[in-house]
Amino acid sequence: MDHVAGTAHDGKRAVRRDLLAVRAALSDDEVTEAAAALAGQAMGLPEVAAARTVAAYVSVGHEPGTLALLDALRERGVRVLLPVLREDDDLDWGTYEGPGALVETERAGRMRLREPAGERLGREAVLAADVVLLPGLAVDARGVRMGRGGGSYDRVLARLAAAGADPVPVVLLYGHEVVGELPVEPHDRPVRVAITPEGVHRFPG
Ligand SMILES: Nc1nc2c(c(=O)[nH]1)N(C=O)[C@@H](CNc1ccc(C(=O)N[C@@H](CCC(=O)O)C(=O)O)cc1)CN2
Ligand SMILES: Nc1ncnc2c1ncn2[C@@H]1O[C@H](COP(=O)(O)OP(=O)(O)OP(=O)(O)O)[C@@H](O)[C@H]1O
Repeated sequence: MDHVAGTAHDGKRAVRRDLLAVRAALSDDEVTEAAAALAGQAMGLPEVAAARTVAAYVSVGHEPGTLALLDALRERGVRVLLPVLREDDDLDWGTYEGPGALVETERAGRMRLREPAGERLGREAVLAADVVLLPGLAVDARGVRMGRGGGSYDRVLARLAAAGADPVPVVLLYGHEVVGELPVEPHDRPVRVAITPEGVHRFPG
């Protein structure tokens, strides 16, 4: 990564663009195979195996696929929470009731998301999670995570900390997205684990 010069905010934009270009170039087969491997790695994580409630999300496009993982969790009797993006970029939550209970949503200038169709549980629902699975574009050796820039998960992590909740934050990535050093801003909060199709990385945070 040679984009860490300049302000952290400008640095992030350049890194994001490069990372998204690599994802865009993945083949459909690569995306499908990675999703199956990711589900296996995630289900093998002790914190996930012990969890009763997991906050997750529905992958879209070339994100590391989560649908196989969502169904595996649900089959094991885990309560799975899914985010619903609010107008202010904060996150509300609903329960995963299976692939048939997801709706595709679209907001101006934003990628299409798949969100739970049922009851909204409120922003605080995430406080019940034992593990929070986060989307991201990269993570560095300190556990500093880069997202798409909405700041939604920065707010979730801040909310958890403010409430004294201590679920394990786990980012789901492709292997090449675990990097040496990312630009960091004061509101960024580190994750403790990254899962890729190839394996698990643990960070000091
Ligand atoms: N699958 C999935 N669900 C998710 C997220 C995610 O990253 N992936 N989120 C993660 O927070 C939340 C939604 N936040 C989002 C933030 C930005 C964009 C988005 O479309 N960003 C544009 C760039 C927009 C800009 O530059 O202003 C893009 O990525 O092309 C979408 C969702 C909750 N649900
Ligand atoms: N705790 C917070 N409360 C309110 N707004 C916040 C908070 N943390 C971050 N933000 C806002 O979110 C914006 C985007 O942050 P950043 O670029 O770090 O997003 P990101 O971590 O890449 O995205 P995401 O968390 O959605 O994956 C910040 O510029 C800031 O305005």
